[in-house]
Amino acid sequence: MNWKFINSPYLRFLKMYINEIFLSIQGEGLYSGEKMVFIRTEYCNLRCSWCDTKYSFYEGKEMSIDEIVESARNINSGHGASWICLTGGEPLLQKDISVLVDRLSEEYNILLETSGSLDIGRFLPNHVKVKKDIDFKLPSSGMYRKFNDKNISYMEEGDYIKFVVNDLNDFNVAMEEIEKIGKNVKIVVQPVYGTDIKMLADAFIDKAPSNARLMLQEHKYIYGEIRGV
Ligand SMILES: C[S@@+](CC[C@H](N)C(=O)[O-])C[C@H]1O[C@@H](n2cnc3c(N)ncnc32)[C@H](O)[C@@H]1O
Ligand SMILES: Nc1nc2[nH]cc(C(=O)O)c2c(=O)[nH]1
Ligand code: SF4
Ligand SMILES: [Mg+2]
Repeated sequence: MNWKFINSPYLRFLKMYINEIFLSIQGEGLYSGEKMVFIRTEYCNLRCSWCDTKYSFYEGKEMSIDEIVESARNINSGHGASWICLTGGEPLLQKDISVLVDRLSEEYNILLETSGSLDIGRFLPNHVKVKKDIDFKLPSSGMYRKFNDKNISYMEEGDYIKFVVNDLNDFNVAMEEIEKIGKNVKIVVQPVYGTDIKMLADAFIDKAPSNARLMLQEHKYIYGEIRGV
């Protein structure tokens, strides 16, 4: 996207479906603790059994790219967050996501949360502008084997793969998949909220490789299981 276009009046006419926009502390993954504006898109192509944002499947409103940028700016006014987290639902399903990324990357660092099921290079050709949190869905999600292997080839410094684990079977499958992926990729193992974290911590100490870290969903320990935080 060239500079003239991303600053053009046409951004008023490009629409996306947005579920919610809010300011919070990143609670997941390698950028945990960073103050971020979250932009959550509507729709998802998967249906993970334990998904904590099922409300994003159907609830949303149409907003132009100008309105999204303006809304993020207003929410962040006086707070100085330097990051935007694009999440959902599945952000890659929005047809103009690359235009939004071009526009936001003029002002912010961007973290993309994606399910790993869609070809990132195809849906977001300008993905080099974002840090990527790419999920690898495990058996308990009901979405196992949806991972698109091409996504590994798009990974760069600062990107990571996240395995959300609900039980020991998920954990063991994760260990096998991590071994296949190799040592050069950063890995986050994240327990499903409410599951037995001590058991998973013991298993992690026992078996996890050095490129993996176990991380909890911080925002739920701060605020509980409510939306928009
Ligand atoms: C709601 S999803 C949205 C982005 C994208 N659809 C994905 O799955 O990565 C954001 C992150 O929350 C994780 N997640 C969803 N429900 C969870 C739960 N109950 N416990 C732990 N992590 C969860 C997902 O696995 C994903 O890493
Ligand atoms: N604080 C906070 N951190 C998050 N990291 C990933 C989130 C998500 O729902 O994608 C999320 C969220 O909803 N809130
Ligand atoms: S892919 Fe993400 S948003 Fe979609 S159902 Fe799974 S966790 Fe929820
Ligand atoms: Mg993700």
